[in-house]
Amino acid sequence: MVEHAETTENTFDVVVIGAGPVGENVAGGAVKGGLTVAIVESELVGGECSYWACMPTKALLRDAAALRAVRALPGAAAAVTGGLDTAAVLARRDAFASHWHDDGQVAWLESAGITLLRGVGRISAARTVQVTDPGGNTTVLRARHAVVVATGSSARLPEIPGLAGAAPWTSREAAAAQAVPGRLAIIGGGVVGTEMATAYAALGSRVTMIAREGLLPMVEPFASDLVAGTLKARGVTLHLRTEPEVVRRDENGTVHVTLADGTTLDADEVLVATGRKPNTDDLGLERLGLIPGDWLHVDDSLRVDQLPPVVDGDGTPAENGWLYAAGDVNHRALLTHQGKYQARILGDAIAARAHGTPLDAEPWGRHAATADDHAVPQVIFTDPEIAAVGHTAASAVAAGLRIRVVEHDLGAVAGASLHADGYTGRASMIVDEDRKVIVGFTVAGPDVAELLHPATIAVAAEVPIDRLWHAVPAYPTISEIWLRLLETYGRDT
Ligand SMILES: Cc1cc2nc3c(=O)[nH]c(=O)nc-3n(C[C@H](O)[C@H](O)[C@H](O)COP(=O)(O)OP(=O)(O)OC[C@H]3O[C@@H](n4cnc5c(N)ncnc54)[C@H](O)[C@@H]3O)c2cc1C
Ligand SMILES: NC(=O)c1ccc[n+]([C@@H]2O[C@H](COP(=O)([O-])OP(=O)(O)OC[C@H]3O[C@@H](n4cnc5c(N)ncnc54)[C@H](O)[C@@H]3O)[C@@H](O)[C@H]2O)c1
Repeated sequence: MVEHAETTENTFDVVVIGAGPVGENVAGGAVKGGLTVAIVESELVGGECSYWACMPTKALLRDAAALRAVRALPGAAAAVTGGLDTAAVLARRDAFASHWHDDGQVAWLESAGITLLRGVGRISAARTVQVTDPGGNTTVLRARHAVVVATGSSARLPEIPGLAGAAPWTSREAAAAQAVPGRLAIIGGGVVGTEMATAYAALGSRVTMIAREGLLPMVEPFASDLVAGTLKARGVTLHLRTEPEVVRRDENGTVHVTLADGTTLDADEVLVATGRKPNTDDLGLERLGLIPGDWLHVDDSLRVDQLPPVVDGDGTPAENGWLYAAGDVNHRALLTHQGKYQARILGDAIAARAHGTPLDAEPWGRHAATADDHAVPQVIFTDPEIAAVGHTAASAVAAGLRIRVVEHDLGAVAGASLHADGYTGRASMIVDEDRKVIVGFTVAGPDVAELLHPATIAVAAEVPIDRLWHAVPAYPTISEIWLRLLETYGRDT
């Protein structure tokens, strides 16, 4: 029981719940729009991305990638006399996670004029958020214009008998581990599973993956095949199109996994990388007639569009649209850069509504997150890297588009062969044949991450194929893949 608990009340234009990358950007945008903002955070300001996701995982992967790059050049390889220094890799990772302290991000909030409240935020009524701090004191925040939910997502644990009791790793433990397990079993072959298999195999773990739908089912098959080939070559054991039936950790600490196909395997740690769930369990959604634990569905201005006609029994009409959701929690695209894009649009939309300025909410307008539906870029930092934007061939067909798919060998491009001996990679371009624009691009190969943005520009700007012939890639760069893809596509005669 908490003694001397106090309740205070404050009013702001905007209240943001969750100070991950998305909440921070919403708050920053709203302040720039002339609004007062309070932000509520229950853990670390900076969220999953800074401490347990993007930054530390990419730090775990980077040294091995640099070493591979050097080893692909005979002269440079001669200078490499040892393997990875695991302690140095982990120490650099620690630095990129700011040693799990958020002082730097808190200082930024202060400098931007944003009020931080530490504690758990719950919506207690329309436009009202109750914050409970670790001491049990509560603060009631009232929002004149908007409450923004930016509470992100957490690892989803599948209901496999014995799994919860086996002290499994989630992406958090994999990102923050202070030692490399001798044997690591990974359940799930998505982005987290494949990136962490790549990282831990390079750091010396004997890795086994169990992937129900195969590896990276959402990318072009040529890209996932290249990653599967490299993982196998690095000694990773792949159990594809099967799943664990039972998991058990014995008294010696060894984890035993029994698969549906009867195989059994042992490991020192088991990482569960089977997708995410929204952080909406304990947010007070039931008070709004919404379902706790569900993703929050939003319109293109990021406003929650499922509020029933009347909320919280006080008669406040939902039409006044005070509730927004951005980032992972709305399930549009579980990526930091895309959540921050939503944050910029949402911040502008709230400011416009607050100032009575008409919204530019048509597709591709200032207040519409249209790119979420057409031009989401992603880099998967496996070996090889996969960089993709927009549709795959499969998703374009499923969307009813009449497409032509053009593929080309990336290793055959002069810049790629210069970049590394034995450079292996592939690229594809998806052309909407009715509009003659590119609607998707995927490239897989070493160091292709920085190739992605021209493709994102082409897809978002809907650059006509005819005009792309005038965008000349410099020689000899890997970007000449663009020319090869255009040549393969051909010109109308
Ligand atoms: C292992 C891993 C690697 C990833 N790598 C990449 C990558 O390389 N590139 C990329 O673009 N994306 C990557 N992602 C995805 C990326 O981490 C997320 O898309 C991003 O963190 C979403 O940001 P967010 O602000 O919506 O949520 P979060 O980062 O989850 O932040 C939400 C914040 O809200 C707080 N919060 C939750 N509930 C409450 C409450 N009731 N009251 C107060 N505070 C609350 C949380 O403590 C948290 O700080 C990765 C994800 C994982 C798991
Ligand atoms: N580089 C990046 O951009 C990056 C890196 C990591 C994560 N992320 C983001 O984080 C999100 C979560 O990643 P994730 O890998 O956890 O999810 P995911 O949805 O990408 O993959 C989960 C995989 O686990 C499999 N699976 C589910 N249940 C299973 C079971 N019981 N047994 C075996 N396999 C099972 C699914 O078939 C699926 O392929 C992604 O949406 C991604 O956008 C991005």
